[in-house]
Amino acid sequence: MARRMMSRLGQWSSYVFAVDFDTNSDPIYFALASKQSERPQVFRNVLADEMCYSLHVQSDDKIERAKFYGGLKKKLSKELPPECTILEMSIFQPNVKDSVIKGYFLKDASKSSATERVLGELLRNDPVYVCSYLCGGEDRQWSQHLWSNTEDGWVEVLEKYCVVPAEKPVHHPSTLNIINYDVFYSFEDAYKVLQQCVDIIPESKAVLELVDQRLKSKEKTDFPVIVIEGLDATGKTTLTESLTEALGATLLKSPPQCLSPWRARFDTEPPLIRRAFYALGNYLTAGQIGQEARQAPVIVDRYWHSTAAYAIATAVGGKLGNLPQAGSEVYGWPGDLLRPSLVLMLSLSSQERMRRLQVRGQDKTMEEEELEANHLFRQKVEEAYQRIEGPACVTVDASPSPDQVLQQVLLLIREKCHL
Ligand SMILES: Nc1ncnc2c1ncn2[C@@H]1O[C@H](COP(=O)(O)OP(=O)(O)OP(=O)(O)O)[C@@H](O)[C@H]1O
Ligand SMILES: Nc1ccn([C@@H]2O[C@H](COP(=O)(O)O)[C@@H](O)[C@H]2O)c(=O)n1
Repeated sequence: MARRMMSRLGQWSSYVFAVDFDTNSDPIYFALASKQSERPQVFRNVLADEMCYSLHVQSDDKIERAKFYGGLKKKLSKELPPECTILEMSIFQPNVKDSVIKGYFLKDASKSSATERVLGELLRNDPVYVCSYLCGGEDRQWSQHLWSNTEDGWVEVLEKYCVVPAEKPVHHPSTLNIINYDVFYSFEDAYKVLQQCVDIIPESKAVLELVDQRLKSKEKTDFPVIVIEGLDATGKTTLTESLTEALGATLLKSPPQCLSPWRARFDTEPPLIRRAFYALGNYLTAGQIGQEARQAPVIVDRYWHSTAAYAIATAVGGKLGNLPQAGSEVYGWPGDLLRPSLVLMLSLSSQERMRRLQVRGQDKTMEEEELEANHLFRQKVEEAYQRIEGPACVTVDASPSPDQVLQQVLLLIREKCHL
């Protein structure tokens, strides 16, 4: 019954479907209608003679949805014929926060019955909606067919709708669910996620126990707190170590050392859970900062900027222009997290960063395509870093020699923190 209620066109009339056919272009947006539109252009240029399907998760539980969505991609990649392309799809209410339901769109060039068999199995056993798409008639119009399970094990078409073009929304759909899915703006919101994971991820209990014992930090510290941020291999470790020595400071990191035993475990989890883990890491580090900054200046290797910038850049699909505008609330600082005195972001050209990575023995075997996708991702991380406020970061040119970078940073610290 619930499925029937959800599937009615009335329920979906305010929703738009977005399919990412190509990360360098806008998604294709379409909606459902009872009658065809006069502009039935949807899919015409991107689909040849292929069968198409879509799947999306049906569950009211955020954790279950996140876990299932992550696992679904792996399952589909393993079980579907290799000629089947799996694309990301979102169903959302244009410009309405927290309205996104994630799914996948399949382009199947296999011409075999294997895909329908796999999807039928999924429909029977998992919390998913499955639809197929057909193009027919003289004017080659697309229609969507919602599948349903019958008692004797067959799949039937429950409802059929016309696929009509939809306007490009002001906000890219991937920006609508950032708050409390990818970025957490209070201790409580991040804590709640791990609390809800205790039964499915037993390690959450140990993390929560550590977090429960965290030191509480005051809003103001006696000595300055300087955070060093930047992409990997921009020189954070090199600089934080020399800076600590030069200033007689204490060096801290986020996530803190005490979370190391669980970091790799949470890195395998979907963004909702992984990001909640890193968010809690910042609160643990904040407790240590509060303690240490009573006696000496504190240098911190990565903190909130890293947590938010990486999360936003990963969540936002496609082009740099899809990032939320500067000034958006997603770039705000959590009200209950200790604010540092100064945040410096080390910036490097991608060529020099790649050179340093290669000297360190990484990224040698990356394919061109992967490098390109990485380039776009890193551009988004740097842009997000620069848009985060409260405090905003100051960009430092990290290309000179280690000693020149240190001298440049010492000058900045003296100027901004009067050290
Ligand atoms: N100013 C510099 N000029 C040239 N090489 C540098 C400079 N700073 C650091 N390096 C070298 O670049 C590599 C990366 O530096 P480092 O490990 O300090 O970066 P990182 O930002 O801490 O990296 P990650 O985040 O991946 O741990 C190292 O091999 C280091 O010796
Ligand atoms: N405060 C932090 C620190 C790190 N992260 C996440 O970890 C990754 C980078 O860490 P490295 O140790 O490899 O430099 C990156 O994916 C960040 O998402 C974080 O979220 N918050």
